[in-house]
Order: sequence, then structure tokens, then C-alpha cells
Amino acid sequence: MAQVIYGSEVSKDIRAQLSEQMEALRGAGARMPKLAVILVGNNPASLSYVTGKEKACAQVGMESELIRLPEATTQDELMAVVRRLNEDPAVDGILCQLPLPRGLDSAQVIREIRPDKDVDGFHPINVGKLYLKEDGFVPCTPLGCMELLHRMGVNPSGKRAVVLGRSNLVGAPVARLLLNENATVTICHSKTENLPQVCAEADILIAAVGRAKMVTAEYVKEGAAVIDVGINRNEQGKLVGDVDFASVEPKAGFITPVPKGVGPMTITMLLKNTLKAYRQHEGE
Ligand SMILES: Nc1nc(=O)c2c([nH]1)NC[C@@H]1CN(c3ccc(C(=O)N[C@@H](CCC(=O)O)C(=O)O)cc3)C=[N+]21
Repeated sequence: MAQVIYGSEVSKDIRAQLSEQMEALRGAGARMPKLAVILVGNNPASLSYVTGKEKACAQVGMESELIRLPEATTQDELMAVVRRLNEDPAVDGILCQLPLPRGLDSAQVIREIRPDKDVDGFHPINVGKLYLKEDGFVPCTPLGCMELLHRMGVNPSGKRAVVLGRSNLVGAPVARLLLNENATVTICHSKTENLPQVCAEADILIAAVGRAKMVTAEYVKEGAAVIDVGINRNEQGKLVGDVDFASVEPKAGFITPVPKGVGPMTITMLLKNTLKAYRQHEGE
């Protein structure tokens, strides 16, 4: 029987600490940390995530500004908005919600965000710092996965870790964070052979592949820590993870659910990254 670790609960703890820190800043009459979120177009999933980010900022007492741009926004118009936010001393963090509408170049937008305001941790400078173990912004979902592992009391050092998926947003950075904590890391992808057997060697299994319920019990070692990053929607539009929870839960040592697992941690880590940017801008 696995111990189910609710990211929604862990998030409550962390957000309570953030609320206290915001209270202290407000009490001292300081400028408040501010996150600017750019949403281009009307993708309903993006709108729900962005709304969640704004609500979380308000919940802890952080400022946020939502810039909504029409689907037909041009690359130059979008770049101009990013440049304006780069120069705005009241804005600590900038996030451009992905994916962008077809025809817009997200890599160019990400490069335009000032690295010290890149609270997504997607800018090449911050990616490089992660690989060099220097202090920069780490992407929110990978940070959330590591926080959940630490809350499980699972120390990655010396453990076999398998990351299922190699995206720039999740798989690649979380694999690097696990390596930075001295795990022995295997990254699996669509070309990996004997996938279930490779995954079943893992003490720590991170499922970030984007395929609903793909990970069943045969992919899981008895007692392993399983972290489900999946954000798939089933035919009824219900949020479903990459892990088949019913099949894996009896065998795993720890497991995170979807929803109420990694998702809320992603938002909470975004708040922490925004406070980190604020502290750097305030010269603390
Ligand atoms: N520039 C950028 N940065 C991102 O961090 C980013 C992005 N673009 N594009 C999309 C992904 C996805 N993402 C999630 C955020 C919160 C939940 C979340 O809170 N999920 C809740 C459920 C929310 C619901 O019910 O819809 C849960 O899992 O319990 C999930 C996914 C951030 N993303």
C-alpha cells in the first residue's frame, strides 16, 4: 500500500509560509513582489492554469498582472510586451503561458525575457546554470517534484531514478535535479527498448510522458516512489495522470495523485521563484 502524497497539502504549508513573508513585507511598507503573466489567445486549458496562478498570487498576498493578447497577436507585438515588462521595475517575474498559438516562436519569446525575471526557468541562461549547479531559476514542475520527494523523506543520493519523458519543461530539468542530488539517473523516451523493465529498476520513478495511465504495475518496483506529472484529459475532459493509479498504488511505496499532486506544487514553486526574483531585485 503506497503512502499517497498530496501536493495540494504540501502546497498549503508552503503557501502559508509565503503569506507570512508577504505580511511582513506589507507591514514594513515595502513594494510587494509582482508576477506578470502573458496569455496569448483563448486556449481553455491555458486560461484555467493562468487563472490558478493569479488566484495563488492573491491567496498569498503577491501582486499579479495578467496581460491577455488576442490570438492574432504578431511576434513583434508579443516581443514588445515582453520588453515593456523587462523594463518595468515593479515586475519581478515574467511568464508567457505555453503553448503559444501556431505561428508564434516561443523560443524567441523565452530568450527575450530577462533571465533575472525568468521565473519559469526556461531561459538558456537559467538552463545552463541548472546544468552548472549555479544559482538561477529552476523550472517550477521539476522543483515541485523534488520538494515532494523531500517531503516523502526519500533522499535521491545513490538511488536509481528513472525519468519517463525528456521534455525541456519537465523531463530534462528534473533528471538534472536528481543527478545534482547524486541519484543514478536513466531518462526514458519513445525510442527506449524494454521500457517497463527499465522503469521497474527505479527506486524513484518520474512519469512525465503525456500518455494517460500508461504506467501500470509492471513499470514499478515494489516500494518505489512514483511521481505523476501527467496532465492528460480523458474523453469526459477529466484530468488524468500518466500513472494508472489503481494498478500502481498497491505496489508503490509512495505515489502522488492527479489532480492534487504535482500540479499545485507547480504553482507554489512559481510563487517561490517570484519571491526569489523580488529578493534579487531588492538587493537582499
Ligand atoms: N510558461 C508556462 N509555464 C508553466 O508552468 C506552464 C505552462 N506555461 N503551460 C502549461 C503548463 C501546465 N501547468 C500546470 C499548472 C498548474 C496545474 C494545476 O494546478 N493542476 C491542478 C488541477 C487544475 C485543474 O483542475 O485544471 C492539479 O493537478 O491538481 C497543472 C499544470 C503549468 N504550465
